[in-house]
Amino acid sequence: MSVPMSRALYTAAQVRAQDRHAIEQWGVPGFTLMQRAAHAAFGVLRTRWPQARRLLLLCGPGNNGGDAFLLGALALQAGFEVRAATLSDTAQGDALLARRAFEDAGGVRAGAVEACSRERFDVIVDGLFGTGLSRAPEGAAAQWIAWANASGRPILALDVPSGLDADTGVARDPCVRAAATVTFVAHKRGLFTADAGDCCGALHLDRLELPEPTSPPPDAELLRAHGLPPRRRNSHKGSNGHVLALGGDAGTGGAIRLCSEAALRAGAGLVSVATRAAHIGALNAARPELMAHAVEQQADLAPILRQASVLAIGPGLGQGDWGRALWQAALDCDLPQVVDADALNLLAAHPAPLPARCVLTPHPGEAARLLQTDTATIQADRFAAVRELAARYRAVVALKGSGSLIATPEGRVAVCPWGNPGMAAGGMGDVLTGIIAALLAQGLSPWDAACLGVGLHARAGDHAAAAGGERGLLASDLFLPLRELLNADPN
Ligand SMILES: NC(=O)C1=CN([C@@H]2O[C@H](COP(=O)(O)OP(=O)(O)OC[C@H]3O[C@@H](n4cnc5c(N)ncnc54)[C@H](O)[C@@H]3O)[C@@H](O)[C@H]2O)[C@@H](O)CC1
Ligand SMILES: [K+]
Repeated sequence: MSVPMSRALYTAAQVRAQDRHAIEQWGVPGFTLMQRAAHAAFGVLRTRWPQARRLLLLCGPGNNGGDAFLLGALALQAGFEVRAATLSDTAQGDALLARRAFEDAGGVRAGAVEACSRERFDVIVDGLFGTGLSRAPEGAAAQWIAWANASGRPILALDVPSGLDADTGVARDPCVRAAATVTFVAHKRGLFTADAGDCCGALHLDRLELPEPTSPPPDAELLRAHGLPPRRRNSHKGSNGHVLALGGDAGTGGAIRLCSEAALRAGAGLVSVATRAAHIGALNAARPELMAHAVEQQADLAPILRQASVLAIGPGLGQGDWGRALWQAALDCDLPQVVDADALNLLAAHPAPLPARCVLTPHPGEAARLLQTDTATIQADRFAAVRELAARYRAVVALKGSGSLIATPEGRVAVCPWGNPGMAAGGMGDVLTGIIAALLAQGLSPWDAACLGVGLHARAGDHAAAAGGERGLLASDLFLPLRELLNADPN
């Protein structure tokens, strides 16, 4: 896998290995790296808060605290007022040198934030814990984090917001909620999924002048923002695939409508819908470009299946006899398909080999059912969960949620850095299913269709939210920005 550095994501252990490599193989002293980290972070602080003059440093016992002390020394030299709250006096090695550099620059240490809190600070610098976090912050560290979060002052986190697990993106309780995070050497994968979006604020990467590592390969990669290249002028509707969307049991006709309309908006040449007879009139009236077929029994489906090149199955499918019959027909045919919602629940209840070229799109609850576990276990390590799903079901899997992840059975993982909480609303998943199906129908591989589809869906959600806010965002609001993003310059 060749991934440009800024998109490469690493585990904390991999980043530590890069630090060690720089120190041992390239002879860059650890203290020099710490100085570079402090310079980078101070630069971000000055750019973001040009009026700031008074800083409070929260300094932990390790090198993350060392970064904060050196930032404090730089700030003192630049005429700032700086106080440092230190968690313990047990600093060693580079962290101890950093603390001495801070004191030599005239820095004042304060024992407790309570003492400091009577003063006004412009920015709080979080140097409590970085990649060395080993458990939930407790005692004084926990109190300081809670105090800093409630202080109303902006927090600049060094490397990782203290309390956030750099591997999983899970926030321990408590966890710093930063306005900005400057991360060093390489992106840690946990800065992009699960709770990270609530804790990191604006994310900056500084490589500390280290060259791009050539090995080991990154653990995961960030999605790229792109659309599809222009179509050949000499195209016709048959060149762009035929999606068949299956679902919409009694009472859930809206789900299959959203899915099938999304497939049209994502460029499928033709889109058919196989649904309950009761929904046909409404579908035809609302979106005449769809070819809506009433399917009440499995025999109705065979001629429609023969026309399709890709299936989108699950939205509103239900798990009754009707839904089960459609799901069985989908399993029996050899078409590429996007499997979502109740089709995933049926798969979880009755595991079966999937046709080749499938994409599964579970949310954490569906993922838990597919892996016979609970949602908390999925969310505790989303990277492990998506890899396990893809390996077990031999399919590309998109695990939805804040920081959606896409995995292949071989363990390749991509992370979506876009999306917003306005998208935590009914119908959004149905739209994603339709988009990915349309991309499969236009000839993309399951991996490419899932990556592009998840990225387009999240970016369309961000565009729609930027236009009118997150609350009240509708799944159908994504259609217009989706179309623009899909047709934007692919580079
Ligand atoms: N040479 C290097 O390795 C570099 C490291 N850098 C910084 O160093 C950090 C990693 O430093 P360390 O490995 O020293 O680790 P940290 O500074 O992240 O923290 C480790 C220390 O915190 C303690 N600790 C962990 N969790 C705790 C908890 N919940 N409550 C109380 N104590 C806890 C550990 O026992 C250990 O003493 C990076 O995140 C980065 O900020 C940067 O200076 C760049 C260069
Ligand atoms: K930190």
